[in-house]
Amino acid sequence: MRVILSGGGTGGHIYPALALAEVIKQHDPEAEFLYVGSERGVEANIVPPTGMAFKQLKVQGFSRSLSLENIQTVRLFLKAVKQSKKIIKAFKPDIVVGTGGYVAGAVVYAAQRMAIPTVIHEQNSVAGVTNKFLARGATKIGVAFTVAKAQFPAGKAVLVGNPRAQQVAQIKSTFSWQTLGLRDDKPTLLIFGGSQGAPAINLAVIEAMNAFNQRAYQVVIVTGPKRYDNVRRLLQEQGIAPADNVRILPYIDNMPEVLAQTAAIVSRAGATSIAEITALGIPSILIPSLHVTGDHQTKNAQSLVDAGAALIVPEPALDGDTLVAAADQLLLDATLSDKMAAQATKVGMPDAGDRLYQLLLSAIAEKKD
Ligand SMILES: CC(=O)N[C@H]1[C@@H](OP(=O)(O)OP(=O)(O)OC[C@H]2O[C@@H](n3ccc(=O)[nH]c3=O)[C@H](O)[C@@H]2O)O[C@H](CO)[C@@H](O)[C@@H]1O
Repeated sequence: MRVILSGGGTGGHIYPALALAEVIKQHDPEAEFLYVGSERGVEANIVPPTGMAFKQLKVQGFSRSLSLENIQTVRLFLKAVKQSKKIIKAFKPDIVVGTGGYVAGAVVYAAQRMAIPTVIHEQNSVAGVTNKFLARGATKIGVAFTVAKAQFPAGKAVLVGNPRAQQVAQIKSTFSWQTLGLRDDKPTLLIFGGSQGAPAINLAVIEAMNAFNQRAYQVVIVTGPKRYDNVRRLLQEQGIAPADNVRILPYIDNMPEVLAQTAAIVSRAGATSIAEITALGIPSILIPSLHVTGDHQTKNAQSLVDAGAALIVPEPALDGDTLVAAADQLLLDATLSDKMAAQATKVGMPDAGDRLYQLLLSAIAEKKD
């Protein structure tokens, strides 16, 4: 199978595409891949280290206020579609898969114009702009939340979950916290704000640092690559240093390995993070971002809360005290965390990659008919 994958901008769109590639390779070791990403997105850091062929297009999102910028956006989009057509012609894919982000808009649209089968994957409970635009021309649509189905043309959307869930569930982790100078015999709380980090979570972490320093459990805080220096500086200004049980990192490259050894999570409610949390049955406290389309993070998180699999702390209620209280609940109340873990496992879809792969096969077969 020859597959073009496209998804960009943030980790939540990119990791599912890479996880799908892994599953395809398990079924079809001869499969060949080309990843088409944007110039600006973090895919430029994430995809090349995997060894997958990678091409970049220049695209940008629509701005709500500056109309001149939007003319440029359309110009770039049309140019990216033209470039995509050339890329598709040269690579001759059996299928083109879009996992969200502006770049996927151009690549998948080009494939649709060329009558190549296309599958789009919607990670969130509220469909993103790009996927809504591509839905009419898509051969099949894979969704990770049942509620998303109704937002797409009737009969096209299938519940498959998020392929990243299968990747994290399958991994045989050999990760040791000792690589970070921590211990493996203590439970570890992982705090991160999605793939980019979240200023609100980072500020609460700084307020909570003195309390975390005194806890019997370990705390690993991921600030986001662009926010690390600022967190370090603010801590230094306040004369607070992390104790032996606390580590602060800009980013974790090997998240599937690390998650397998994580006792509890505090994070944003990005869809891919949620898929990982539920695939592994990790108790979590979710702090949905208020700055996303259709408030989709709150909706993503709500499905877990409804199942008793996670708790929400709304961002306006987040500070050092509420963060420590939440962390203590997860790490010190074994009855609660065991129940959350069990419920999270029930919601998880660790076969999501296989399901999406089957959807690809049916899209290819449908186009041949
Ligand atoms: C602000 C914003 O627009 N966020 C969106 C974005 O989030 P974002 O890109 O943050 O995506 P998610 O939270 O869904 O996923 C983050 C991914 O990055 C990985 N990770 C994170 C930190 C780290 O140090 N290392 C690492 O590898 C996680 O394991 C996970 O695989 O895409 C998601 C999926 O469409 C959406 O649900 C989010 O609303």
